[in-house]
Amino acid sequence: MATRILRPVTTITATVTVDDPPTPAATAHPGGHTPPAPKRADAPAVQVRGLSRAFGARSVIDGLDLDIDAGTFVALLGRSGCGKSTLLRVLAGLDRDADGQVVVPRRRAVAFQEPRLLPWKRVWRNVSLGLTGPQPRERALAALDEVELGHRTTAWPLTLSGGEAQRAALARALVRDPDLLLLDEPTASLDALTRLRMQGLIASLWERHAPAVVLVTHDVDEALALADRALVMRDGRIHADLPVRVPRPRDPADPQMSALRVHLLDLLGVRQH
Ligand SMILES: Nc1ncnc2c1ncn2[C@@H]1O[C@H](COP(=O)(O)OP(=O)(O)OP(=O)(O)O)[C@@H](O)[C@H]1O
Repeated sequence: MATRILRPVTTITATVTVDDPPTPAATAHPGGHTPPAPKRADAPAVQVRGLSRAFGARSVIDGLDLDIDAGTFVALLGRSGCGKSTLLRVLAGLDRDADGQVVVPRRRAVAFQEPRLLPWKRVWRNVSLGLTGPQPRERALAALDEVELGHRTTAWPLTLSGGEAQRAALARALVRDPDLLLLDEPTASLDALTRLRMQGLIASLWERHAPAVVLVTHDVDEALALADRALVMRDGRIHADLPVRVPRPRDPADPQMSALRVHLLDLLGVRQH
């Protein structure tokens, strides 16, 4: 394949070449639904080749390959410490000490388990922080509306509930109109009901805005409710890639979902009795 640099693409490591990413429309979608149309037809897929990352002598990512089509929702699972957040940080461009080839869309946004809001800035200012382009305030307010925080735009972050703060963090990611949305356990610290609400919100935002999503989660049910593919990381690589071919909205009681759950738990090394 001819090597060329694609404009909307960021290549994270300095020494690598950029190949043509797969055309989104050319790849059959694994889910039983029609995926949302990517916002930009030229939005590239994520391509990772031979990615390695070590901390001192300890190798955490070791020759990892990964492709994600535009608009695809991927859940990333694996045992604690297997390198999920490290991979997410590399994809986000927050860790530049990895080796290998990484191609990601230039427009990408991250939300972490802790919302990381600046306490001295009002909610809408947290969302608009660093925004370029016209009408940052209006765009921040619209994003806050979308995450159902229209009534808390001028609040101070410390007065928000955990779920509200998480939604503010999601608005901050969303307002950047990302082609790639990276979510690191965004529901892990929420109570069960708030978590379900947040999952519903993530699903509807994905359907409306159509970014590719990488969601790091320990929650098998969350992965199966939301994702087109459930990836299991082990030994520094993608050990398993499980397509979730169940139409949305998904019923956890659907026998297909139960079978996938057993399979995924098995891949994670959790035996059920
Ligand atoms: N900056 C760092 N310096 C040294 N070691 C690190 C650093 N960041 C991560 N590690 C180590 O790399 C390994 C992978 O960490 P990472 O946070 O990616 O795991 P994870 O799969 O996301 O774990 P968890 O599910 O518990 O959040 C861990 O052993 C961690 O201690």
